[in-house]
Amino acid sequence: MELIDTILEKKNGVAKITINRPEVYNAFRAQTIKELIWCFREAWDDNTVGVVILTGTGEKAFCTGGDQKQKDGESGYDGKGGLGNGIGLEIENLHQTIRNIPKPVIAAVNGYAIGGGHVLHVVCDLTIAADTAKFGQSGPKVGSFDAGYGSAYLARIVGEKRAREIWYLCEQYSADECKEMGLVNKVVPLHELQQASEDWAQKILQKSPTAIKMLKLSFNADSANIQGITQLSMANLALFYQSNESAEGKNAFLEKRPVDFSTFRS
Ligand SMILES: CC(C)(COP(=O)(O)OP(=O)(O)OC[C@H]1O[C@@H](n2cnc3c(N)ncnc32)[C@H](O)[C@@H]1OP(=O)(O)O)[C@@H](O)C(=O)NCCC(=O)NCCSC(=O)c1cc(O)c2ccccc2c1O
Repeated sequence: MELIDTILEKKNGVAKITINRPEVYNAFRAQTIKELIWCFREAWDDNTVGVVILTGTGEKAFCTGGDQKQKDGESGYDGKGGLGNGIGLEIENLHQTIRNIPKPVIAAVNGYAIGGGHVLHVVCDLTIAADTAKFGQSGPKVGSFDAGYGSAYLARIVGEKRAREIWYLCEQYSADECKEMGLVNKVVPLHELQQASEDWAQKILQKSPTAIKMLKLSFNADSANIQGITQLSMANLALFYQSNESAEGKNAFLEKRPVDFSTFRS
């Protein structure tokens, strides 16, 4: 596959996957998600690879979620439905691939991890963050939601009250605050991030790959029911993206104006 939005590098047992759209703070479109799934499968298929690192290009952002400039009111994102369950993005497939690949995935968060970009680090096995990184959900601000792994699995990590706070208030949290919540494993200066992630990958590579694989599958089994919740959530999201309410969130972001959801209360 020709990679346009992502970079895949393999070295010393580690596959490093980089989201490479810095002009939109590494927001993803349908093409990006297709490439990410392909990259993870490449890493899965390659017996020389034992650990995957997921990161973003530049110093500003890890990933800021769905590309709001490529979202239209009728079909969600630019993929025109299909495998994206109507939202035009195979995001559900990507989350499942990150969970199912039997090798640890480390998110190296180099800046903003917002919206669908935040959910990406949530579904990774481990998160190492730059001290400059900022984390948060923004769906309710821009007319979107992730009622699957992004909420139910997040609640398992940080607890119900915190998860509700993160989603209902849509505030941003520092790397240190996230470490305090158990949402981030380690915080390092930005210039040490890639090395710190590589160091952890090398430590994992010294361990029994079968033991690591069984542990990952076991951790996953306990939260596997969330996959069903995700399917339900994505089907609902496809319908929500056709609404004026969702369009108001997206348009306010693109027009750089305050959002007004007041007429949609029910
Ligand atoms: C991340 C920010 C808080 C940064 O703010 P800052 O002021 O520092 O920078 P700018 O706002 O000026 O951004 C710089 C530049 O990047 C463009 N950009 C940033 N993010 C996006 C984006 N997501 N899409 C498109 N473009 C983006 C921005 O427009 C600027 O370019 P200019 O050319 O205009 O100068 C701030 O940028 C921010 O809040 N970004 C939006 C974050 C967001 O709301 N993301 C989408 C949430 S919804 C989502 O991600 C989502 C996706 C899914 O696929 C889902 C699937 C299933 C369920 C749920 C999903 C979901 O919730």
